[in-house]
Amino acid sequence: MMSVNYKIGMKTMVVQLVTEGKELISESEYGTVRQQFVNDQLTYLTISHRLCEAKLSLFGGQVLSWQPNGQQEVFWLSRKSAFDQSRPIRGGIPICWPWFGLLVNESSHGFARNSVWQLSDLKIGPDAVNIIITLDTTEHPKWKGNFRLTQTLSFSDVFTQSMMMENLSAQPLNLSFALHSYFKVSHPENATIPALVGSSFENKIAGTKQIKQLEPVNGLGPIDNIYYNSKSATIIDKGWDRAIEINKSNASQWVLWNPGSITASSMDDVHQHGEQEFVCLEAANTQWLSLEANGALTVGQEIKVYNL
Ligand SMILES: O=P(O)(O)OC[C@H]1O[C@H](O)[C@H](O)[C@@H](O)[C@@H]1O
Repeated sequence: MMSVNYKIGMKTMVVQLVTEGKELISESEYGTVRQQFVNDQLTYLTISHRLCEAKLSLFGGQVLSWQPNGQQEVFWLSRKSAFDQSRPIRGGIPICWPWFGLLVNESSHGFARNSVWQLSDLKIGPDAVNIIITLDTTEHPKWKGNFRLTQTLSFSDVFTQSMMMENLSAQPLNLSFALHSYFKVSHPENATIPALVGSSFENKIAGTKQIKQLEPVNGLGPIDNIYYNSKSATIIDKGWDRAIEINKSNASQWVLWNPGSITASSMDDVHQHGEQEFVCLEAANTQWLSLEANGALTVGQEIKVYNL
């Protein structure tokens, strides 16, 4: 039987990797965190708390699910996603870091979503399950300089995610990023985002820049827009009479993406008609930033859902 070491605070826990079922990692009177075996390449943490249920994959450092009590699931996850570490998981909140989009000869959206993160801290309290996971980079062949990402997650009736990047090198580091959230909706056409009206944006599909969003906008694909807007946004889902409010910090853009049915049918990790079930609204900074030597930067988002 294989085992993995989980470093939780000062303690290192040895957890047996089981070939089926779930292994208990931590429990309190308020909830449990278990390691769930998906296959021999992937396990994830399942969180069960008096206020919510959630799932977190250490591969990608990726939240896959969060369902506050009394609500439907908040994040979409593709049933055809590769769950074998060969490629990023399609759904939840992929971490696009340390770059957003395509770099010549490099994979799309950086390497954080393809990397295995370490569990650094886990607490089950009366109000939330709080988890810290980290990713320390070694010299990447095409990336200058080391950095550490510390992702602090709080699962409760509200979800919060904070990402701190520390530049561990003696030179400035460039970065761009997105918290690429796939929000589950009744249908992308029903999901409007009033906060984007009035913003200027770039349409990546048409290749046009500096357009002003004058009309109400929804998530119906194909759509791939970068909005220059640093404020909070709410997805109003008229089909489910539900609002998803996202309060972001230190992210100067929103990326709104849905592939639409033609592109989605050519994507082998999107289940049939899956694109009709989500809207990606990404707290992002798609332009290069420079992080000074030994400097740190923190970005984040807080997500609440409520009935309309
Ligand atoms: O297929 P992926 O690499 O996960 O990228 C999915 C999408 O992510 C973002 O939203 C980009 O703006 C899109 O251009 C891209 O197609």
